[in-house]
Amino acid sequence: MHKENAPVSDDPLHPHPQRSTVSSFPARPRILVVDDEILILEGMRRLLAARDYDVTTANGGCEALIAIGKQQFDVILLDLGMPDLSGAEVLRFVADRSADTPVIVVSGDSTIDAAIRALRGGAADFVRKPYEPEELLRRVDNTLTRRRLERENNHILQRLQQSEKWHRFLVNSSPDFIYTLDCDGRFTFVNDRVESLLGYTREDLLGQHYSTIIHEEDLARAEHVFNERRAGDRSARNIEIRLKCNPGMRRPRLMNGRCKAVELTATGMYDEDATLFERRFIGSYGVAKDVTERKQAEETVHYQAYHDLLTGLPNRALFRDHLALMLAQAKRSHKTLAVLSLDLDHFKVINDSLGHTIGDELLLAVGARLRQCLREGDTLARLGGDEFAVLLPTLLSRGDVEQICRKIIQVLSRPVYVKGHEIYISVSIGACVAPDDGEMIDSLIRQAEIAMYQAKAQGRSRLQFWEAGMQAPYSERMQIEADLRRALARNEFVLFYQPQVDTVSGEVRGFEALLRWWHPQRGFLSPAEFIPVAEESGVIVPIGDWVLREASAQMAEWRRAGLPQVRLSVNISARQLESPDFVESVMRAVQVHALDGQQIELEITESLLMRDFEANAIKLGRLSASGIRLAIDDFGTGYSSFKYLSRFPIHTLKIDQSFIQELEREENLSIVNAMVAMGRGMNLNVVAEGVETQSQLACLQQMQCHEMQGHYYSVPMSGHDATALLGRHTRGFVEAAG
Ligand SMILES: Nc1nc2c(ncn2[C@@H]2O[C@@H]3COP(=O)(O)O[C@H]4[C@@H](O)[C@H](n5cnc6c(=O)[nH]c(N)nc65)O[C@@H]4COP(=O)(O)O[C@H]3[C@H]2O)c(=O)[nH]1
Repeated sequence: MHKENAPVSDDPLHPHPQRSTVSSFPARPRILVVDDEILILEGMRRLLAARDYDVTTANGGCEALIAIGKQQFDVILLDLGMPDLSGAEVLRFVADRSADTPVIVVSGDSTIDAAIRALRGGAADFVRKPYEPEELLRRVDNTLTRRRLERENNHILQRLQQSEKWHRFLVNSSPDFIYTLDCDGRFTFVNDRVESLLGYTREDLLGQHYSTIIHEEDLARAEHVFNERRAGDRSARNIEIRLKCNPGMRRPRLMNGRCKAVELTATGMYDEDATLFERRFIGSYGVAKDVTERKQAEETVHYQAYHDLLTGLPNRALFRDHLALMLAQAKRSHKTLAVLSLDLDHFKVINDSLGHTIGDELLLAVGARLRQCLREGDTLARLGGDEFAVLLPTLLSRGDVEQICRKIIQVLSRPVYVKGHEIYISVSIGACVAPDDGEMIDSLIRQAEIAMYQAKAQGRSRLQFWEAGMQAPYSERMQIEADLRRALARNEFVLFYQPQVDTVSGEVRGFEALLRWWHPQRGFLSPAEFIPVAEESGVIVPIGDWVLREASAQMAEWRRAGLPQVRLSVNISARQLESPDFVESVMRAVQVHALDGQQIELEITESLLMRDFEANAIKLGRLSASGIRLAIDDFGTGYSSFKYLSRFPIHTLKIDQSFIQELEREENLSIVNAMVAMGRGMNLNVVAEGVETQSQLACLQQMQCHEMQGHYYSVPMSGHDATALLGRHTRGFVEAAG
């Protein structure tokens, strides 16, 4: 019998092409008839040919071997007793050579032994001679049918094996972990992926309960999925679960962590043989997709979306979330909470001058110090740049806020040491309280910020509670700040020049450079509309540099044009003066155009000079040593004592226009008189600012103040007009001089 199955290809993806096609019988079955007796041979040939079989005859054993060697037959009818080569030998040859060709022995030996021998020798059937033609034909038909069925069975089996091998290959090379469980939840199959995923071998897991590999915190959820009894669309899909890696794995590095996040899809398995009504549950199978990397990426994205990457503190989004949560809680428990907005004073100057690395370190140190001042449940966030926010979720009174802010201000007033620099920093804090000041998240944050700007405007390093009415300037301020940052690059600034005139000769002694901004939408803006914002945001430092360079370039142009050498006064802002390379930037502007230092006068307000007395004295001393002049602007408004002022290398006093414009008031008259006298006594040049009328002029002249600036002579004019004024042969305002 032909039981042996055809071998299956080892490579399931490249099966042998012949094996995958169904071999079928030819249209006419081919039959070989072997007998040494010609008459019998011919008789059988006729009989079979009449049935439309394709018959070949072999007269004896040797001829039979030749015929078998030439072609494949579907049935061989074989006589046993042949003189040249016995039927038994032919049978053996057939068995060796073409194993699946059935042989029907047709023999005159009618003993049972002969039949048994033939069948043992591999014959498919045995027919005695003389045969009944119908009987012989029936046997041939039966043999052919049996052979066809066997071949078909073999083919099906072969395909099944193939298919199973393919599926095994697919399951084992799947990037997903695939398993089956029995009814008790024990693994009956796990694919190869389990090894690279969790560090377990198949043997480790087979027979183990699924809970062996489930993260403790996910056991409840896992129980639901791993005990899935539903099948089809209703079964559990994409359930996220953490699987534990083998703690004793051989190559832990491959695992990248102790747990793997997977998405699990599971289905109940039922006994296929049972009837539809009484299906027997036999376990479940599932597919677990490794989503660890995706989870990690999601966590990173989530972290980045909610945290400030420099300090690791919550960012605005997370701060808003916390605030929303705490507001709801506070509402429920009728409690009060506070939102603080904190901004470091002069941080931008430090960042610009010492560099971003030191700026970053400073922010880290500030974050750590702020944290020390807060309690566990408080939220500290960095909203951007040097802006922090604090949420104090439970408060008894505004006094609590004051106390915490006092602590913050005090802690931040201690110097911070970064890479060999001793940095002094202070903080301005704005606060608002919910529900008193409102209960809307964004409004509360904005109100605290508005109050913080107010705190800055009031002199920094202080706390300011939000008050109704603080709103308006804020949004405009934000817009101006954004536009200002672009204005320099877009060349939107221009300098105007207001002459300072010697009233005796009428000659122009100098000009004050006054900044103007051609705003693309708002048009011409005066300094009052943007200098405070520029100052606050630090943009004034590069802008101030530009003013110095532009003013110096104008001076150089006048010199080249052969115009009289006059003085040019430039306003200096607080941030500029505080900037560590202030002295160098002034020198650079002067030196680039080879100007005489005497031609440049820096206007610094009285109050600014007094703010950081010692440091300013050093800087201005250095500038004065190279000839640069110093003017005290808005003199009279700062109430500073002459004793201190005398420590600075001052050349000019500019009497503030507020005194001049109300000169008719008795008290102003005496103050201005005293200031002019003091200035002259100290041998200083005294300039009255904001002179508008003939009477003011006359009054000032009487006081021996002979240099004036104001609308009486001229409003600030363009560089072109200033050049024209200088070029007049009268050199200014001789006709107007009184
Ligand atoms: N009512 C009246 N006003 C007169 C008269 N004469 C002059 N003024 C105005 O008085 C201001 C004098 O400048 P300031 O006291 O230095 O005050 C300046 C100065 O503190 C600041 N500023 C202007 N340019 C710059 C700059 O380049 N850098 C810095 N940091 N500040 C600047 O802006 C302030 C305002 O500048 P401006 O609007 O140009 O206003 C100028 C000028 O136009 C007058 O007779 N009557």
